[in-house]
Amino acid sequence: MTPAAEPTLSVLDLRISFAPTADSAAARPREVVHGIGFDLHPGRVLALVGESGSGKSVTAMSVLGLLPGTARVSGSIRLGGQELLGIDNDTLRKVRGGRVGTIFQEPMNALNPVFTIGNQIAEALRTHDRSLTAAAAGSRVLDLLEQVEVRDPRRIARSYPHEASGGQLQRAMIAMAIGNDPLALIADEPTTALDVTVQAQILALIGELTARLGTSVLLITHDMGWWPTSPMTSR
Ligand SMILES: Nc1ncnc2c1ncn2[C@@H]1O[C@H](COP(=O)(O)OP(=O)(O)OP(=O)(O)O)[C@@H](O)[C@H]1O
Repeated sequence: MTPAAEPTLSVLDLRISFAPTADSAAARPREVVHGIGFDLHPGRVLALVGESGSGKSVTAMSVLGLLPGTARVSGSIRLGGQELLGIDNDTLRKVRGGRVGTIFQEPMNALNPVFTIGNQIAEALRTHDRSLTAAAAGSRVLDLLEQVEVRDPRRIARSYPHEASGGQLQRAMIAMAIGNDPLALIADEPTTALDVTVQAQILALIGELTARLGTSVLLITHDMGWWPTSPMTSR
């Protein structure tokens, strides 16, 4: 497969270190990511594989601008040609959930228990497009739930998180993640909390959506078991 000319996300010489905390014995910052680089291309999945503690999640958090104040980040993170390192918080908020969608390990933790799933997807859409009417958001929610192949989109949209299965919740999170037509998706261990059979379905869905929507995906996993033989991984 020929890679597209322009990467959607380009990470270059990324270094992340944490300042010592008051109760730590260390006197100097501890570097946990040592100059990594990669490019994400449209319609492709890039798997970031490594053992626990190797810095996968902090790499993802740095792209999202979600590292704590004790973190020092250097290098370059370009999304759609725009440098993200050093940009202001308002711009970063627009990037999160807008130009970059996220899928995390525990869909239950990412959703609010007191709102329906449909409401929460609609809210994510309206956060990034204030001109969207409630009716338009509602029909887009159903369309998104269809795209992620939930069996009864209307019922799931009306359900509260505790009324849905883990697999349905993760599909709803993927619907939310693709809702604003992101350039890139970051999926941090998206199947760890799911049953084995559902894990394969969710990975297949992410692969299928990537190809169909032309988005690019950074898939973070410590599970070397399915990589690199999985047909969905490009690299
Ligand atoms: N807020 C923080 N303050 C200080 N050190 C941190 C912080 N967050 C992460 N680290 C350290 O950074 C290193 C990388 O952590 P990270 O969570 O990115 O690993 P990981 O590869 O995602 O692991 P896992 O597969 O277990 O999730 C670890 O040594 C961790 O202790």
